Formats: sequence, C-alpha cells, structure tokens
Amino acid sequence: MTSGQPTSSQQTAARDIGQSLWQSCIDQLAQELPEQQFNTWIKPLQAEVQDDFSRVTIFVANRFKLDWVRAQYSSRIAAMLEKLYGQPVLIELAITPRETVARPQYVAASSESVVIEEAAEIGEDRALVPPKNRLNSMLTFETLVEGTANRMARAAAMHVATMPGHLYNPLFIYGGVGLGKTHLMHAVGNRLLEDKPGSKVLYIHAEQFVSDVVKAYQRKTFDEFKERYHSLDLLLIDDVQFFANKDRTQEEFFNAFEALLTKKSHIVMTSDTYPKGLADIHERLVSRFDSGLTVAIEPPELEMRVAILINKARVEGSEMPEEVAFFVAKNVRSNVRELEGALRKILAYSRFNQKEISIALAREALRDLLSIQNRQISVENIQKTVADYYKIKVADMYSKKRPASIARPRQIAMYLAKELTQKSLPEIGELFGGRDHTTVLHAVRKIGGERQQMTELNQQLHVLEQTLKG
Ligand SMILES: Nc1ncnc2c1ncn2[C@@H]1O[C@H](COP(=O)(O)OP(=O)(O)OP(=O)(O)O)[C@@H](O)[C@H]1O
Repeated sequence: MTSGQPTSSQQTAARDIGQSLWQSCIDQLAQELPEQQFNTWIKPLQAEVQDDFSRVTIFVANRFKLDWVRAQYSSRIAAMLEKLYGQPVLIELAITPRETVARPQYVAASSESVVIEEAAEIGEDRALVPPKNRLNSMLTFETLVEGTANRMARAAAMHVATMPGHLYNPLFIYGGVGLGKTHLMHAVGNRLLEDKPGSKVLYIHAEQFVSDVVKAYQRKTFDEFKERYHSLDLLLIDDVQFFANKDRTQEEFFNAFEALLTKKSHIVMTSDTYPKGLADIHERLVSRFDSGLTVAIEPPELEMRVAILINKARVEGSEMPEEVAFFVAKNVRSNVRELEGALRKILAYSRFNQKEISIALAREALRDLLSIQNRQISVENIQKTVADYYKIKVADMYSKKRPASIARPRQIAMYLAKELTQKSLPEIGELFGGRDHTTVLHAVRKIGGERQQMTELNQQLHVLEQTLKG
C-alpha cells in the first residue's frame, strides 16, 4: 500500500492513540489540580483528536463553562498536550452540539500563545457572567503554600471554612501587599462551598461595597441591598481600609455586620493594618473588627519563597531546580506577587529560548530587576535609611558609641548590608567605622535570629527593605 491515503485500520489506530494522548493529559491534570476543580471543570470535558494529532477539539457543555475553561485552563491544557506529544498542538474549544452541529471556527497556536475561539450561537446557555459569589476557584487552600509567615492565619481560616459561625467571628487578617490575604479569603469561600454547596457566600472588595452603597442610595434600593448582604452565610470582604472617611458605607457595613453576626453567619475581613491602626474608621466599627480573632500574615521567609516558586513552576508544567529557586528567592524578597512576576519572566525566557532553567538563565531573565537592586542598594544608603528610621544620626553608624539606642540600629544596618548587598563581612566592617568582621557577623546572626522570633522587628525590617528597594 503506497497510495499515501491512510487505511481505515490506520485511522482507527491513530484515533486510539489520540484518545490515549487526551486521557494522559486528563490523568496528569487530575494529579495536579485540587480534586474539586478537576471534577468540576476538567473531568467532564470530551475531546476529539485529529488523526495526525495536529489539532484537538475540546467540547464543553455550555457557553458559560466554555468561557471559564478558556480563561482558567486552556493554556495549561495546551502546555500539557504539548509536553506529552512533544510538539505544539492546536486546540479548539466548542460547545457540545445538541440539535446543531458544532463548528469550531478555528484556532490555536502552541502553548506560548493559545488563541481559542468557538462557534458562537451554539448551545443553550446564555449566562456569561462570572459566578455570583465572585470566588476564584483557583485560589484554594491546596494552592496556598504554608510557612511560618502565614501559619496562624491559615489555621484560623481553615477553622472558619470548616465550622463557620463558631469561633473567630469576625476573622480579621492583615498584612502588607501581595502576601496572600485575598488568596486565603477565597480559599475559605471555596472550601465552604465544597463542603456545603448550598451556602450563600460572597467575596467582595471593599471598594465594590462602597459602590453598592452609593447605588442603593441613588436608586433608593436599600431594601434589596440589605436583603442581599444580610442573608449571606459567609461574607468575605477585602481591604476594609478603603472604608476610611466613607460614613454612609461604614454605617451600612455596621448594620450588615450586626445582622450577620446575630444569625451566626461568618465574616472574614482583610486590611493592610490591624484594626486599631485603621485611620478614619468609626471607633464602634474598629472595636467590632477586633472582637473575633485578628491575625497577621508576615512576608514569607526564604524557605517558603523557595517552596512557592517550585510549586508555582510545577503548576505551570515546569520544574524549577532547587538551587535556582534559592537564587530567585534570595533576590526577590518583598512579596509573593513579585515572586510570581519573576517566575513568569523565567518561564517565558526558558520557553522562548528553549533553554533549561538554570541560575544563569534566571540571572539573564531577571537582569533588569537585579540591576535595579544592585544600583540602588549601597551600604551608605542603608546606613542613611536605617538612621532616619530610628531617628539617630548617620554619623552614629561609624561612631564607637555603645548605648542600645544607637548600637541596635547599627546592628540592624549591618544585617541589612549583608542581606542586600554583595559586600563581604570585612568590607561591611570597614564601612561601619573600621569594625572587625566578627562584630558584623555577630550583628548579622543576632538580628537574623531575632527576626524569626519577634514579629515587630520582622515588620520593621520589612519596611526598611521595601524602602531600600524603592
Ligand atoms: N503562600 C502562598 N502560596 C501560594 N501563592 C501565594 C501565597 N501567598 C500569596 N500567593 C499568591 O500571590 C499573589 C498575591 O496574593 P494576594 O492577592 O492574595 O495578596 P494580598 O495580600 O491580598 O495583596 P493586596 O493587599 O495587594 O491585595 C496571588 O497570586 C496569590 O495566589
């Protein structure tokens, strides 16, 4: 047989291989995704694999699901198929045909740039809105890496998710930007819905709440507003510092708060500061915020940053060697959002250049970020910033004075100099008035050790680091 036309048995074999390729992709995703997400979104998908494997058409039950799968999972499926098949696979998404035949219009490139379209007007579902509870199903406890920095907040959140309305009501979570507060809130909502699917849950950013109050005010629809908020089982409200100076909003929130607590519904809030640190919020509200449990999320420690990088790389279908993760984590310290940004750059750089992930590649991919850091952070800069912060003279950084009010900021500055610059211990000693390198080593160990134990010191160091990095 040399006609070039595949025989029917060849076609059947190709179809079987195609289906097993798809099945392997599904099996891999089952390993990687939280069970609930997998069962809801991936398991029901059907696929048709073209005989030459160049194209996979994925069928989804309705329009809403199609939008969701496209937004949340398409690039991951494309990357997985590409990994299994060894080269880019075109992906189309279409709604499972009912009376009409689905005509996927076209699409897709490799996982680098998946573009997915679908035959419009097919299927019955007109709901094109995100879920009403506004929860992001990707933000779960399973995808949140645990470490010293978030252990307590995570444990409290988990407790609330499993037994809402009991202890820790309200739960108030505070911490700096990009540390996982929003993630934790969504995790609470997602877990509750997993356990009790009928629960009424709402995630809302404080600004959206303000805007809802304004609309209710303008349209005179406060009854509907109240019905909506007061009937919830779980209210997750993000960044409550945005209520500052908004009197009417604070009043409405106070009412909702009281109503929810009376019927033993749970409230979880986040903010950039602890309740008493909130500016321009009525005292009666502040004291309510503080009446349950208030927990902080700290900036992640080195090992946690490493674990986050390795996990997130894996979710993206790549393996990040531990030494590379350590290199990145040592250089990107401020928050998880920045870590994610660095990881995205490294993965894109590695895929684009078809190179393995290594320290050299990470250095290259992050060169802008690293050069900004190196340029900005000098020992002199650290001395000045720390002296300003603790209200001592810069000259005291080099002086021989030993009272604790001076010696301690000096040790903090030495610690930061070791952490944030490439200078050696003797070089740092020299820049601190010709001190011995053992003095610097002592300071580095002392402050490093105390940082692990003392929340207040850790926060001060975090502020100083953020300031120095601009
Ligand atoms: N411990 C963690 N494990 C995995 N991912 C995390 C962790 N902490 C944060 N992230 C991720 O980092 C990003 C930023 O987190 P998030 O939006 O929850 O921060 P935030 O504290 O609410 O910040 P902001 O105050 O700026 O809103 C998100 O993509 C989140 O999933």
